[in-house]
Amino acid sequence: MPLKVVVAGTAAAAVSNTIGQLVADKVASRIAAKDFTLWGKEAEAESSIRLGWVSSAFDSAPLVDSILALKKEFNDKGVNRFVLCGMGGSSLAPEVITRTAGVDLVVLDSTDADQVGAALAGDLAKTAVIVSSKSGSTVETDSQKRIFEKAFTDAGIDKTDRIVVVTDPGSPMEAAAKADGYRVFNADPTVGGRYSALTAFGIVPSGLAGADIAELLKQAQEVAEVLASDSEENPGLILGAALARTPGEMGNRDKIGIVADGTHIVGFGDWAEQLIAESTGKLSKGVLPVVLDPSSAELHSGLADLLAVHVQADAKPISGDAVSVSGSLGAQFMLWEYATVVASRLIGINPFDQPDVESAKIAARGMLEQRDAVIAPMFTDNQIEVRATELQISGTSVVDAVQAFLSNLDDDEGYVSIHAYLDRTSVPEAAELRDLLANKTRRPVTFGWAPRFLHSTGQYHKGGPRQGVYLQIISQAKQDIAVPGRDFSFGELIASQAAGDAKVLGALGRPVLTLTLADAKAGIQAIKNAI
Ligand SMILES: O=P(O)(O)OC[C@H]1O[C@H](O)[C@H](O)[C@@H](O)[C@@H]1O
Repeated sequence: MPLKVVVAGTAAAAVSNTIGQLVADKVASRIAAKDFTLWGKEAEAESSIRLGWVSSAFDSAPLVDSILALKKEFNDKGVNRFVLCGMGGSSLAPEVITRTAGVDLVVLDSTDADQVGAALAGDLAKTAVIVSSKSGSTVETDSQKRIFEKAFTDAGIDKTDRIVVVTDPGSPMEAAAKADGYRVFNADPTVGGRYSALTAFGIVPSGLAGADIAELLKQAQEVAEVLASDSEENPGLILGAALARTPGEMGNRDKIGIVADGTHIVGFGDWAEQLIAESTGKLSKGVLPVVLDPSSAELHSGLADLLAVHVQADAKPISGDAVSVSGSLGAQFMLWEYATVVASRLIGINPFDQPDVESAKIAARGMLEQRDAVIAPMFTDNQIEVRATELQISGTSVVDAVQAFLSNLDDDEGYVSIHAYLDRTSVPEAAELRDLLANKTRRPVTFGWAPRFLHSTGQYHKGGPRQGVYLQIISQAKQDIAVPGRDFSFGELIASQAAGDAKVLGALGRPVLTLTLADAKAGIQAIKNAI
């Protein structure tokens, strides 16, 4: 399956205006040679230790045999259910790889107590857990690890036999895992989380679950040469130029619709949105990724600030100002990583840091420490508690709250972002709010399960241009679960994460409407009715 990028309309014009300079500057071959000077002096401290992904497809090849040997060892013992605990870059790629391959992997990237409970409820006798964290200090992943350690021990199963740790050498998790006797796969420390699809973070869980990881690496190896070429035909340069420079009516189009349009890849947009949002969304600049399908309202609303990129089976020209892309999954991981760092150079951004993610983590820790000081709701309607940050609401109904919220949305540049602090396995219908709001507002709408999005698009929402309005939806878990060895529960942790993020967004002058549901299903229906 050849790697193709086809550009049309103003996207094509933008590429032809930009690509000559990219070729003259030898940007592609310099990326391939890990030249860390491409993003300016200030980025160098980070870029000099973050370009390992360029050769991951080759560097990871020696890991394949040991992953497959471990898979066989598990399967021979009757262990064939795999759970991945990890956030952001440590879980988004394995989710796409395994869903595309059609193999089962339970991805636990949440602190929602119901979702944690659902992952624990599987047959533990047949379960192995992969705990993945690059830094080894992510609170969600540590909490998930603790609960599975307890569950295995309570079930009389040797936890060291069933838990596999993927982390960077020297991380706190590595030291603890080695002391505890766990199997550890070390990842390449010169690759940042969102670029780590083809490192141990992508291939250990995917390979254990049964995806063909040798083939995945081969697909990526096959495009290394074309992506490294200083040529106007280089698909990485073409896509990067289109992402950064396609003009709209008010400057360049700064929102990218990633449209699943007949591709064999399942859920690609969820992986790509972390890459694009966390890499470009900072210093009030950036490109907002919006995950769409061909029927999404955004593609039929004549939006002057959105560029549609269709991911297809075989890229064909699309009428209007659009881009179409096709290729194998391994090839597209590499393509979008190249394109993102090329776009970042054009935008003038360091693509390897995420300065605003930390602020939400600090605020969440602060909230956890003062968890008794719960802020009272402005009012309660229909068993939904309503709180507002940087937002005036007149009236006392959910309808009034939604109206006030949407009145803050700018018609030309604004976007709506839904943050669902819910169990995505039991209330999947919450995601339908996205289409509903897109139809109503005729503006781009992003949807993120939380806290997962905090490690993905969360960077953009706080660090990117001040254009968004943010709808937080929270629900009380049916049964809260204590985090073993900690003085907080999963329910308290997720509530603190939501409150912390609202506080940080509010401090940046970004409006937040928080709806806390007594019952998730009834509450979602009530919000739909209000919209
Ligand atoms: O793999 P970890 O160190 O646990 O990090 C998981 C995620 O955490 C942070 O929020 C970063 O912003 C993400 O880029 C990263 O993927």
